[in-house]
Amino acid sequence: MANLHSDGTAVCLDGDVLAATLRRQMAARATRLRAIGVTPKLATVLVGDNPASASYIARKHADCAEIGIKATDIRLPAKTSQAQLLAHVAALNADPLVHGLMVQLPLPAGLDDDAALAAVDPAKDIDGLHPENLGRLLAGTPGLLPCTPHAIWQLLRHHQVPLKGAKVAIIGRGPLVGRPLSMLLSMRGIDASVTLLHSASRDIAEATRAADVVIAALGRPGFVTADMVRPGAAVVGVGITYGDGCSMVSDVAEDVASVAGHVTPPHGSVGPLTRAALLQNLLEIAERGLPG
Ligand SMILES: Nc1nc2c(c(=O)[nH]1)N[C@@H](CN(C=O)c1ccc(C(=O)N[C@@H](CCC(=O)O)C(=O)O)cc1)CN2
Repeated sequence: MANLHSDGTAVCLDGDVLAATLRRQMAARATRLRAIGVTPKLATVLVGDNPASASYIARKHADCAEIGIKATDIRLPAKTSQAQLLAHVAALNADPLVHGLMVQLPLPAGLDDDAALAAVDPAKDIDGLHPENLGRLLAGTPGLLPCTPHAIWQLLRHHQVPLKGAKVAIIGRGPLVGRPLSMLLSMRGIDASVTLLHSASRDIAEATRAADVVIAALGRPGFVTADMVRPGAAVVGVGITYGDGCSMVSDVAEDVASVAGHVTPPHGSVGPLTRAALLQNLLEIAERGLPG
């Protein structure tokens, strides 16, 4: 998969530009919906004051404003009980004007992430993380796709990184990214051959060196280094960690760009596309039942 620039540096897997294109496409879909009297509406629930979560929520609402999606931003104090949180989710499930909702993770200590995901009506589950939607992914039947895995697939497809029969090494088996991504990329039609690596895997570097595509979703700054990458491979950094000041550090070290064929920048890649995938799910729900 040699796809280097002529100067030997990797092609940038820029998600910012693709996300802007997807937002323009979604704005056209939202306009069509409003023209027939359907105002697409998102609801987000944020518990506590985690600054990174607050920043992601703010970005999701800014995307909605740009696209023409109505949005309601529910903020609950960190001391909210599980029962109170589930009552808010139940009210949004029952609200006929809300097409899709999501509870921002991680929840503060004492609240159960899995219970919150399972409380969302699967038909309004824009995160694609309800057990019913994850089960559909496992079964290979159509459903709402989890956002970060969908984002990574769209990023690779847009940059024409071949996946059919390709060896893909995913590092990290978390429920938001690694595990569902392994299911998605190995699905019939995408047909990648996936190795899922995690903290108990014996020789991670050996597996990544054998891979055509390496996806790092573990949240360890600079974990994937140049010596772990086959020349010409595509490398996607999902995890970002906040370093000194406001800097963001990717799971992929800078020296990887000198070896890889394609590589993501430290930010402006999977994150913006994750937000786009969330709103793609929302519009899909709002369009359900419409003719053609
Ligand atoms: N309910 C969910 N919670 C969380 C999810 C999720 O998919 N559903 N994923 C992550 C956070 N996340 C989405 O919610 C998310 C992370 C990052 C970004 C993003 O835009 N990142 C930007 C940088 C943003 C910054 O400056 O801080 C980038 O990568 O360039 C969007 C969404 C955990 N929780």
